[in-house]
Amino acid sequence: MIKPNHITLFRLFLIFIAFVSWYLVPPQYYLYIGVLFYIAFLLDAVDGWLARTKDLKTDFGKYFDPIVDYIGFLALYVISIEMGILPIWFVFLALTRDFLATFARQILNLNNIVIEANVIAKLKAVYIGYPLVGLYWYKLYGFSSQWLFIVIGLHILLEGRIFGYSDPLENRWNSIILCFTTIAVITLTTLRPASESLSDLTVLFILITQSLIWVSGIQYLWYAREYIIQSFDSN
Ligand SMILES: O=P(O)(O)OC[C@H](O)CO
Repeated sequence: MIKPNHITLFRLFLIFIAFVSWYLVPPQYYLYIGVLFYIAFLLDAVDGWLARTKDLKTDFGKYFDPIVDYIGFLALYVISIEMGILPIWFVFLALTRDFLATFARQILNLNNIVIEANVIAKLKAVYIGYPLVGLYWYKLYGFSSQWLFIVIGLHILLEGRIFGYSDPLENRWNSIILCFTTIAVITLTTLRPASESLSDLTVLFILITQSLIWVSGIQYLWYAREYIIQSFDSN
């Protein structure tokens, strides 16, 4: 029987294959490296869905799943920096938040509390993974930014309906972010020709993801605040 942790482990394997391949294979195969990352992110929805619907949630999974996400994002951040898609400060901020979220988890764990990813953190994972693969393809192949956005936006909407976002709060936030992004992308792509809008799309990506990154990160720290203060002052 396939368990969520097996899928998470397989995602880690895919991420390593994709990352190492980027340095080893000729550029004509770069499209498929994006596909591997896309599948690894898609399987993130599948393992969570399996854990929730088949009652297979484990404490191990609650720690393992975010760490594999962090490794997947880091792999794509490194590639994006090498390709001039993302500025390096984006990665500093994203990793700082991830270290702080891990710190909050550790402090809570010292107090025998294991927490799941919060709603905004789950959405953050979705809004980093797929759009970043989209920006990667856009940079490589100059796909129409409008089409990429429509495909990825529909994917996020459908994924939410099929695999998760069953939580009404999660659904609501997903709809709000998608509406905002739709308006922003339509405005950007009608005000400027698509070929010049890459940096605008990157700015949009950074704005949306950094907001989700920090709102969700601060939620973890806020949740753990009493334990952090107690531990800080204790001998
Ligand atoms: O932000 P975190 O550390 O809770 O991670 C969230 C996960 O990546 C969601 O799958």
